[in-house]
Amino acid sequence: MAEVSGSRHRNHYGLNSKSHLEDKGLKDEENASFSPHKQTLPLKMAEDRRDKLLLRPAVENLGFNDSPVPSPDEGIEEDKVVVEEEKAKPVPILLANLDEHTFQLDTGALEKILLQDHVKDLNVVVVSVAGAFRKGKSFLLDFMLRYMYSQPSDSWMGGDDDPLTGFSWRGGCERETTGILLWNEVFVVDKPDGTKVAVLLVDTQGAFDSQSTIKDSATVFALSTMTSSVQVFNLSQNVQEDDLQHLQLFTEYGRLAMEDIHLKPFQSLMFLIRDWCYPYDYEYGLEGGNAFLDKKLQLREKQHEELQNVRKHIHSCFSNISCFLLPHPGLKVATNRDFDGRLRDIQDDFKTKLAELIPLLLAPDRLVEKEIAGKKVTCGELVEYFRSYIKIYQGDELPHPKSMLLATAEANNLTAVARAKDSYSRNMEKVCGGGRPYMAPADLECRHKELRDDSVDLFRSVKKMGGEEFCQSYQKQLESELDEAYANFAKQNEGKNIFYVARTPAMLFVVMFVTYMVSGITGFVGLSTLAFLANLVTSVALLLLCVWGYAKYYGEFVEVGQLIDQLADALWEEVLKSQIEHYMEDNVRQTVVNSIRASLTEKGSTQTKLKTH
Ligand SMILES: Nc1nc2c(ncn2[C@@H]2O[C@H](COP(=O)(O)OP(=O)(O)OP(=O)(O)O)[C@@H](O)[C@H]2O)c(=O)[nH]1
Ligand SMILES: [Mg+2]
Repeated sequence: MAEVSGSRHRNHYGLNSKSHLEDKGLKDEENASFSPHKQTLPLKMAEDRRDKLLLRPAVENLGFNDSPVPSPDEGIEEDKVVVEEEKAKPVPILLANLDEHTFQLDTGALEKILLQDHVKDLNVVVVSVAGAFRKGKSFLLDFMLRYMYSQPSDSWMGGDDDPLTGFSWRGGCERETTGILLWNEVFVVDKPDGTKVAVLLVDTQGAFDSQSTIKDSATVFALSTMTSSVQVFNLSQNVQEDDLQHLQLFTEYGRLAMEDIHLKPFQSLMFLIRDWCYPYDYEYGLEGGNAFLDKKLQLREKQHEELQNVRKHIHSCFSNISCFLLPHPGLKVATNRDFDGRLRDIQDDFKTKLAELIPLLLAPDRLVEKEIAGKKVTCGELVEYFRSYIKIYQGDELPHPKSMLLATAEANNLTAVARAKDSYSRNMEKVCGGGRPYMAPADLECRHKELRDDSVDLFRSVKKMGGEEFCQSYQKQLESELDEAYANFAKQNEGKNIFYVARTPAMLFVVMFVTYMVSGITGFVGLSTLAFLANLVTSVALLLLCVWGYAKYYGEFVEVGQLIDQLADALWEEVLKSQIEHYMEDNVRQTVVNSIRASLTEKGSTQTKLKTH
C-alpha cells in the first residue's frame, strides 16, 4: 500500500482526546456542539440515522431529529449529560492490556448492546474487518455505517464535503484501534424473505504492529473470525504467501478454541485487497477478485506440500470465500495529513467500487446470518459465545502461537535434540542393552560419559536457527534427558546382577533362618511366647517368599512382588547393611591396628637385634 502517513487527524465520535477540530484550534465547546455524539438518537428514520454519521454545521446538528435549536440559556449542559448516554458510538468490548498482552471481555458493555429487548431474539449478522494495522479497516467500516444509516437510499455515501465519522480512524503510521469494538447501535434489517435480522459491525485491532505479539494478533483475529458471520480480511496491494500463512495460523488458533470442530468452522471470508494496481490482469471488483483468488488458492499437483497445506487449510476453514479488488483511493487519502474522509478528496474509481462493495456485504438480500454448529445464533446468544471463547484464550490450555522464526528455531532445536538423544540411546543399547550381560557400574558410567559427550557434539554440529543462547537452553535439555536415560540404563544393568536379583529371597531366607533359630532357642529355655512370635515371623517370611516367587515367575500381582522387594530392600538397608558395614568397619580397624602393631613390633625387634650386634 502506498505509505499512509502524515496526518495526526482523528475523526471519530470522541473516543480520542484530541480531535481534528482541536488540531485546527477550535475550542472545546465548538467541538462539542459539532460532534454527532451530542445528538439524541431515536433512529427511527433512515435520514435521521444518516445525519449521525455526517458532520454538519453545529447549529444544524443540534437541531437533529427536528428538535428546535436550543438557545444558550436553555441549559444545554444538562441535556448533554442525558444525551451522552444514548449516543451511537464504537464501544470496546474486548479490552487489550498492552503491557501484559492480555485481553479482557467487557461483558457489561457487550450485554448492553446485544441484550437490548428489540434485538436480543433476532438472528444476528456480524460483519467484522480484520487484518494488518494501518490499512484502512476503520475507514471502511465508517462507510458501512453510512450505508446502514441511509438504507435504502442510493446516495448513501453522503455529500462531497461530509467528513467521515464513526469508528475511530486516522492517518499516520502509529496504530489506532486496539482490542475489538462494536458499533453500539444494532441495525434491524428486514430481509427479502420477511424475516428481521440484527446487524452488528465490528472493528478490530490491526495485526503485526510493533506493540503486539503474534499471540495478541492471533487472539483478536481468531476471536473476531469465530464470532462473525462475514470476516473481511483486509490486505494491501496483493495476496502474499505470508498473508495466507498468517491466515492459516490465526484460523487454526480459532479452530483450536472451538469445542466441536466442524468440517468448516467459520462462515464467510472476503479477501479485500486495497490499492489494487493490476486491473489489466484482474479487473477491480468482485469478479476480478474471485478470478484472482481462485488462481491464488489453486491446488496444483506439482506444488510444494507446504503451499498445498496452506491452501487446503483455508478452504477447509470457511464455507464461503470471495475476494474484492479495490482501487487506490488517491494520494490525498493516503498521504494528506488534513484529509478528513470527505468524498471530494477520494478518487472516483475508488468510490465507484466502494459503492459496489458495501452492498455486497450489507444489502438485505446479501446478509449472512451467524451460524455455529449449523444452528443460527441470536444476538443474545452471541454474548455466551463471546464469553466462552475468551475464557479459552485467557486460560492455559491453548498453545502459544509464535513468530515464524521462533517456531522454526524451536523445531530445529527439538529435532537436533531428538537426533542426538537417539544416537546416544542406540550406542548405549549396544553397550548395556537388554541382550548384553551385567557390566561393572564404574565401566558403565565411563562409557556413558563418552557417549554423552559424543551426543552433545552431534547436537552442536547440526545447523540450527535461533542463535547461541537459544541453542544453549536446548543443549541443557538434552543433557538432562541423557542423564535421565543413563539412570534407566544403570537400573537395567543393575537388574542383571545376580546378587541384586537374589536379594529379596536371600533376605527372606536370612529372616527365616534367624527367626527359626530364635524360636528354637527361646523354646528350649522356656520363653514360649517369644518362641511363638519368632515362629510366626518365620511363617510370614516363608509365605512372602512363596508369593514373591509366584509374582516373579508368572508376572502376576506385580505390585505385591514390588512391595516385597521394597520390604526386603528396607530390611537390607536399615538392618543388615548397617550391621555388616559396622562389622566390616570394626574388622578393618582391627586389621589396621594389628598391622601397625605388627610393624612396630617388627621394627622394635630389628632395632634390638641391631643394637645387640
Ligand atoms: N492507501 C490507502 N489508504 C487508505 C485506504 N483506506 C483508508 N486509507 C487510509 O489509511 C489510513 C488508516 O486508516 P484506518 O482506518 O485508521 O486504518 P486501520 O486499519 O483501522 O488502522 P489501525 O486501527 O491502526 O489498525 C488513513 O489515513 C486512511 O485515509 C485505502 O484503500 N488505501
Ligand atoms: Mg482501526
